[in-house]
Amino acid sequence: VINTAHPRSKKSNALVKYVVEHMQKFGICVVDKFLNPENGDAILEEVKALRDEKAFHDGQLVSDSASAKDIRGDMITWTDGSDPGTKNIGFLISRIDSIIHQCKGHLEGFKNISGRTEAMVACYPGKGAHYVKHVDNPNKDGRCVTCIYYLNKDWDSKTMGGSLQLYPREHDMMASVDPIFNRLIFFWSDRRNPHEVMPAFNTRYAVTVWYFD
Ligand SMILES: O=C(O)CNC(=O)c1n[nH]c2ccccc2c1=O
Ligand SMILES: [Fe+2]
Repeated sequence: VINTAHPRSKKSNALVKYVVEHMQKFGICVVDKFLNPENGDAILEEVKALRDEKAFHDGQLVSDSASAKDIRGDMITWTDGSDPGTKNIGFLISRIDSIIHQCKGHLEGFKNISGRTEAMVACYPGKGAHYVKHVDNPNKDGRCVTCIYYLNKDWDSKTMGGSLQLYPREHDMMASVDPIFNRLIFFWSDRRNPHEVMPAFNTRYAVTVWYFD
């Protein structure tokens, strides 16, 4: 994980404390207004441009048992944020790296973090696109933390669906997280956190990074 040089602001120390506490208590942590809105806007523009450039692979085919038609699920593309058209995504990655790096000293689950994937940019194209209940890392593939940054302005899950439903194994609760603009969520990637993406009826963008331990 790259150490950033930017000064440790008071705000960022409070944020690190918040993340550590929530990950310790719930294994899930939601951070709102993660970046300045302008940064979020710039990232959203880059993601839309990637879609226009047809950088996304066709979503996985999810046959809908109820009807004959198949539903295309998530469409994805990967980036390390270094290409010219993805530098704001690169900025997002560096800011998440910085939080993870600062958490390393404080959190059992984070202390062995040794690296991460590139960023996976996902688009659920609406029309009921969803992701069935799953565990990101069921068989110890090295991924320990899932970080998802959402880009969806004015998202209303009552009419658009698309919420992330988490079913934490060790807590008797279900968390329903709306994929709203500038929201970041962390959760342990292993069997502690089965989760699903409910059918989305509007275009739904997210950027995910997984950290390895
Ligand atoms: O977008 C969300 O709120 C949650 N999203 C997920 O859990 C999720 N999990 N694993 C994947 C693997 C490949 C492609 C997309 C995904 C994916 O959206
Ligand atoms: Fe997942």
